[in-house]
Amino acid sequence: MTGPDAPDALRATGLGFRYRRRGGWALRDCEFTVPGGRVTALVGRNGAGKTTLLHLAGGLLRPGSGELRALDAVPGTSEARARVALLAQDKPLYPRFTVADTLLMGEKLNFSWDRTTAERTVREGGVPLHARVGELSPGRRTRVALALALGKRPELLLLDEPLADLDPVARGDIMAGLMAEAAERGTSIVLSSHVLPEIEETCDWVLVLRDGRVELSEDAYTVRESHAVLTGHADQADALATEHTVVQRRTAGRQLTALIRRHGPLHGAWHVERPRLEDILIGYLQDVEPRHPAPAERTEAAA
Ligand SMILES: Nc1ncnc2c1ncn2[C@@H]1O[C@H](COP(=O)(O)OP(=O)(O)OP(=O)(O)O)[C@@H](O)[C@H]1O
Repeated sequence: MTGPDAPDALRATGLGFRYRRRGGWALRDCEFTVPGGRVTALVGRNGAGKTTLLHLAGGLLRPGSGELRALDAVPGTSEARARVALLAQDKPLYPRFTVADTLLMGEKLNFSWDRTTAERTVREGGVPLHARVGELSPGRRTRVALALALGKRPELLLLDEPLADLDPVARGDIMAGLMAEAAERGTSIVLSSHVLPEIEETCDWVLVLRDGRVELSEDAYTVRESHAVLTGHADQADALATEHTVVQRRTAGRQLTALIRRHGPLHGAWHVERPRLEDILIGYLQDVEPRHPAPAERTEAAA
């Protein structure tokens, strides 16, 4: 379902999770909403918490604190399981099953199984139906796992770095297929990926995690429009930081280059360029001293 009545794909309030009772927090105080019908890029450095979040959304883990809803349902309940599909990074499949057996299992386990879509997904990758899953290359196993996820006809598809072991042609084909799925059926897709150029072309929402906290959850167009790269004399740095959020900055001699989030008109003598989404995301992922003010505080203050 799309449109104003569509449920949010994901909604988190005060969400936290740690793997061991006394261990560190893999996710902490996460507050965000991903609207329904979006293709969302889930971005963060290694260990930022992407897999943990997807496992919580897919019902494989339960929150340690706060709440997470997937399509308004509690992940892991039968209601959520019927509507949400997770393609996990380790793609658990039965190695002794043939591809055909695997798809048949999908059909038996899912009420609204779409055999045509499932078979097309494997056929387009040249995966033989009679081959044993354990003998397939990792990329072809990914195809089979994706076929299982798509055959379920999910309203929300969670993909944990799904394309990492696919060749470039297969990556392009699969991304195009996912985009078509999202456009035709309004399927919400949340896709964790380190391949930022791909995200630029395909995703219309970005969710950025950093050390288990949410840095950004926003429409990709708004993110692009609200950021700028400035180059100018470094003595303007302090004034700049009082008016805008400085996401990242670099000084070479007396010249300052800064990626900022704008909060109004720009004052000062700056050369202004519009960054690519990829560059903005890298800016948020890189290690910096705390931003003043932090993006979330700034957004709240502006509201
Ligand atoms: N099974 C586990 N037991 C204990 N700690 C874990 C476990 N899985 C993940 N963690 C920790 O939780 C934090 C978040 O890990 P997570 O795998 O969610 O990050 P990620 O963003 O998916 O990383 P990557 O990009 O490397 O896949 C990390 O500090 C990680 O070490």
